[in-house]
Amino acid sequence: MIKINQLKKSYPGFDLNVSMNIKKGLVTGLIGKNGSGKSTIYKSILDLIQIDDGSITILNKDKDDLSIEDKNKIGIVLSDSFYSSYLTIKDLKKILKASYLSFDDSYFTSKVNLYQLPWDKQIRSFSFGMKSKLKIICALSHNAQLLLLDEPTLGLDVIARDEILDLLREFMEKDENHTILISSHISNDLEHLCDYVYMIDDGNILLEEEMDALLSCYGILKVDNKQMKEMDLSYILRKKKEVFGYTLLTNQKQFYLENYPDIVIENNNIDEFIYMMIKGVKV
Ligand SMILES: Nc1ncnc2c1ncn2[C@@H]1O[C@H](COP(=O)(O)OP(=O)(O)OP(=O)(O)O)[C@@H](O)[C@H]1O
Repeated sequence: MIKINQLKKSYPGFDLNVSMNIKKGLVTGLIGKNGSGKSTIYKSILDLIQIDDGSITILNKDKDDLSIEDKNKIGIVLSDSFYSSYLTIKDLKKILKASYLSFDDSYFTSKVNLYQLPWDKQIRSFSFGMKSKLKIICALSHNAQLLLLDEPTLGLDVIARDEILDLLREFMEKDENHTILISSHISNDLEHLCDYVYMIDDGNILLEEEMDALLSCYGILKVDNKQMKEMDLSYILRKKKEVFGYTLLTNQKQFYLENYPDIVIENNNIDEFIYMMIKGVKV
């Protein structure tokens, strides 16, 4: 659905250099801490900034060759932009109707009513959560095939986050070709939604993996110095020195469970994997 080949973009003190393949029918997550380059990737895909090098194809076309019909197939949520905050939802609906050939009035109306968003108040008076829901509803209301969502759950409480994730699941269930690229620095959000994940740090992809493999095959091991000396490190991706010995990241948890029953393998989460990929040393 989207192929990013050797995309390069530099700002003073920051160099982005990534290749990604966003597959049709899947939810792909982009996880990275603040300033890691997530928004720069979205802006590059959407042609909002000039890239320094590389190529990006969307819907099998170069990003510069997309037609109006192609653009209609893309739903967008950007973290730092939206329609004018002086508009009401009533105004917004008129704009969306005029902008998108395939605007789905009844979907838009039903979701605005479901989330009890006021039709006649200016958007600037909305809470953060209300604005976030409205952004997603807009992105979903013109029968898009592809959703590009940059931090759509940023700053939301757990309930509002779940409501947004539900809307996204509903979108994926509607059509097997539906595709999402979603970024977040809260890996918990992505854990339950994504099929595939890219971890980015300081402008580079640190790790890409199927979510199932990440959850079932990756693990964090805690070993003392003696265990470290004696063990097979073939499947260790990163090590980090600790007071007690070492913390290790593996992508073959089962191997260590079977061969080293004495080693502690912690119940872990994706945040710890990211932490180890960033702070750990390659083995
Ligand atoms: N227009 C710009 N001019 C100069 N530097 C920029 C510009 N836009 C982004 N940067 C820098 O590029 C780096 C990556 O920024 P980017 O917004 O892509 O990160 P991010 O992962 O989306 O972060 P966040 O989660 O905080 O939104 C940062 O160091 C940022 O300061």
